[in-house]
Amino acid sequence: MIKHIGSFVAQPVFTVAAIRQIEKRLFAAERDPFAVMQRAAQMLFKHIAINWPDSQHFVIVVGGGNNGGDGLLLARLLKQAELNVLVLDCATTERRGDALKAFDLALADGVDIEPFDALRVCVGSVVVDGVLGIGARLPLDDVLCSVVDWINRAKRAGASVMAIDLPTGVDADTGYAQAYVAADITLSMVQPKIGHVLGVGSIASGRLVNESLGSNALLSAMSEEDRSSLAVASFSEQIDWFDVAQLAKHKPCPRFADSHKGRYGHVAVFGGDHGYGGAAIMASEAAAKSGAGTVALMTRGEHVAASLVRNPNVMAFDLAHERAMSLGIRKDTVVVLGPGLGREEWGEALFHRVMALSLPLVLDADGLFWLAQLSDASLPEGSVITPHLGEAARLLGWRIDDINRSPIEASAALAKQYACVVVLKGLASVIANPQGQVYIAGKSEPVLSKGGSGDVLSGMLGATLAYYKTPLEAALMAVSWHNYAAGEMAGKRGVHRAQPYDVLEYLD
Ligand SMILES: NC(=O)C1=CN([C@@H]2O[C@H](COP(=O)(O)OP(=O)(O)OC[C@H]3O[C@@H](n4cnc5c(N)ncnc54)[C@H](OP(=O)(O)O)[C@@H]3O)[C@@H](O)[C@H]2O)[C@@H](O)CC1
Ligand SMILES: Nc1ncnc2c1ncn2[C@@H]1O[C@H](COP(=O)(O)OP(=O)(O)O)[C@@H](O)[C@H]1O
Ligand SMILES: [K+]
Repeated sequence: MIKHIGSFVAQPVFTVAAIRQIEKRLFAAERDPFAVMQRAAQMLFKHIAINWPDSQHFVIVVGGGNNGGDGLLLARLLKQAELNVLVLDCATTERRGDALKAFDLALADGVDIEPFDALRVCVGSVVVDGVLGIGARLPLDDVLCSVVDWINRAKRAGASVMAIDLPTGVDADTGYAQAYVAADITLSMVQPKIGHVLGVGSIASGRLVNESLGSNALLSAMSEEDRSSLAVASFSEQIDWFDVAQLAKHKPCPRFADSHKGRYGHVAVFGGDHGYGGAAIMASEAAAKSGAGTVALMTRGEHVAASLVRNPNVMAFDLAHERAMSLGIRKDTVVVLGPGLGREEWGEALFHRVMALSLPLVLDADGLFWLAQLSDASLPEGSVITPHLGEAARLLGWRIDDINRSPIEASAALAKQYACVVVLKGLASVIANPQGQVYIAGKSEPVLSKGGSGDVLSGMLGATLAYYKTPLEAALMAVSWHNYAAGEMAGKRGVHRAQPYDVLEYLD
């Protein structure tokens, strides 16, 4: 499916259910399953030595499960290296199995283990979160909330925080979190989880490092059929994370030396009711600067001059003009419908008029408002919709919080409902198609939290859709480039001064 851009920038992320299955196989392959936890501790020790070679004082906060077990074995290694280590124990249930074995070993080695006390002053320059990993039941109760708060306070007071496997409080399957540890580094065990790269989890994890503990070899030795039996999710065989940092090597719409403008397609942006001309102008500018061959802005007459002054390369048509449609539309047109469309009669009429053209659509903003009013809508083949959480909630009839808690299910449901590719926008965005393929792309870029960022994305997506023709690929490219360019822009111009359309200066 990913034909043009190569799949090497995508890597699978897993659900807890899938990790548990890998775990079983990993244990079966070992003579002593406890060796896996010991390896985990060695990896933690290694990454501590790499990141904090001069630190002498460590506090390891542990829970009663295997996440705490990893922490206790790490404490033992730190003690053996003659470093100062204190374990704060917040387990509320009796330890069993490997976690108990780890506790006994740490105790036998003279590791200082004391009950967690929220009033205690942190004595470590590095705090390790070994409270909960993939076995967490959420939401956290008050006691665990105070543990999380204690770790975050230690960080604010200057300590560095390393999370074992997953920051405590983050839902491993969705990245959803209420109270959570904000880690500087997370050392993921076995394979990366969805919660590391999606939602609040993508921020809470800090810098993500994975240690496979032998599972890479195990996964690559598995047959295709066997791998798909891992049941990553009921609706999808594999969920991939798209590393936008790799994208610098791939332009959004690469150009060929022997090409002409017709190769890169035509984008027509419809929108810009009274007061909202900027949204449509930004979208058309974004389509042009992302590499579309030709771009037409189809809008109210009052916005035409503004667009021509700003972007003379974009044709601008007054929709009140009777020949506007025939002049602005070609047979290979990709339509961007929604930026500044408005919720008045003008927008409604335009929505229906454009839908009737049956051209591949990028449907965004108020285009999605009008779509939600239809009881039975089918979109032209090759279309993409780009809802944010609120728009997705309206389209599905879910609450916003439900979308937030289940972003992958929500995007998959929308992809089925409208038989199109969906971009559920967020800190990281979820891209899904009706065949059950799911990608996560992007990372937190607060510079994008400004009105107009979505309009720019929809224009970029118009250009990539005209170029690639395959909507999934087009969506991946546009979302990733939007996010990547935002990172570059924030670094060079600062998060306050930079405006949504400035992103377009960082596409090359
Ligand atoms: N996968 C692998 O191959 C490898 C995994 N490894 C490591 O194991 C970790 C998974 O370990 P895990 O399964 O023991 O789960 P974990 O996250 O420690 O939590 C379970 C414990 O916490 C408790 N508990 C849960 N929620 C709670 C709450 N809200 N409030 C209070 N208590 C709560 C729960 O209590 P219970 O349910 O028994 O009442 C139980 O005691 C994984 O993240 C990684 O670090 C590595 O060793 C290497 C190989
Ligand atoms: N903090 C953030 N981190 C990463 N991306 C963000 C952030 N805030 C917003 N975005 C992105 O910016 C865009 C905002 O879209 P939208 O909410 O439709 O904005 P608007 O309607 O104002 O144009 C989306 O692509 C979203 O993923
Ligand atoms: K943890």
